[in-house]
Amino acid sequence: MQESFTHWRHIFKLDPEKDLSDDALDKLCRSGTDAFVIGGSSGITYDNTSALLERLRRYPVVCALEISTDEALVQGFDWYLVPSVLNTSRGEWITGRHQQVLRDAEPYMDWSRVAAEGYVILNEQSTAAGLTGAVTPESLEDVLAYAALADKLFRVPIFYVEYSGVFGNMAWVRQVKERLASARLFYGGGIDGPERARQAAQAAHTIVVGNAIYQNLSGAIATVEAVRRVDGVPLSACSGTLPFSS
Ligand SMILES: CC(C)=CCC/C(C)=C/CC/C(C)=C/CC/C(C)=C/CC/C(C)=C/CC/C(C)=C/CC/C(C)=C/COP(=O)(O)OP(=O)(O)O
Ligand SMILES: O=P(O)(O)OC[C@@H](O)CO
Ligand SMILES: [Mg+2]
Repeated sequence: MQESFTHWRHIFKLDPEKDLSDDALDKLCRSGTDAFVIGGSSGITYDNTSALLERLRRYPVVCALEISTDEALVQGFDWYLVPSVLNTSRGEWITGRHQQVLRDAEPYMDWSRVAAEGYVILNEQSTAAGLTGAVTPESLEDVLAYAALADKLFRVPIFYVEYSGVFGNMAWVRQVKERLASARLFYGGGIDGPERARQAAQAAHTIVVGNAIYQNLSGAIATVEAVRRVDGVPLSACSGTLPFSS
């Protein structure tokens, strides 16, 4: 288990709107992943978010909230990840909603547990693209320019290449990583088993597995070991979420 997002290699992203049995959650929490992120682009409420956090808190796992709505600002997470969509012209998704939340919340916040994510959404069919009006870049050069904007100009700690729902172009992802100076590259989209996890883990700093949890649980769980193999670290040697008794 890696406490800080600067060391996460593998993340499970849980959607609080979707059903997840206790048995499935138990397997995920014992998988050895580095962290759980609760998030989604629709159907996120205070109640479903806090209920899922409560279930996760039965395990010694790192939990982050990826904020997508001001209605679900639940306290008690280890980390708060704040997305800002770079490839939209709709200001509300870049800084607008954020500024509105900060008008009330800022005096009470612990900024040491908050990290900004510069998002580039590359699947134009995704709910997130539709919601935010993201315009999908057509060339690698366009994506690299967004990466430079996030990393070198705004100096956000996380640059997120988001293909939510489809497996992306790993050659692009690899080249983005090579150009980043200090931001950590999160990649998410279409990782449904060990082979894609291996490819994505070679290309990005951190890989995010979402939909596979609900569509192919055993494939999703196998992505953790695939990442450890890329790193040459056997799962049994990880200080992950494994070493606790049932
Ligand atoms: C009380 C308390 C706990 C206070 C601290 C909270 C805190 C740290 C506040 C910080 C203030 C702040 C700046 C808040 C942000 C406010 C906000 C609502 C911002 C908007 C964020 C945003 C751009 C949302 C758009 C949707 C989006 C990009 C979500 C990211 C996650 C994502 C893309 C998930 C994928 O969704 P999914 O449904 O799985 O996939 P599909 O699209 O394929 O369906
Ligand atoms: O759901 P998938 O396609 O795995 O994508 C993961 C994550 O990047 C979604 O925000
Ligand atoms: Mg999802």
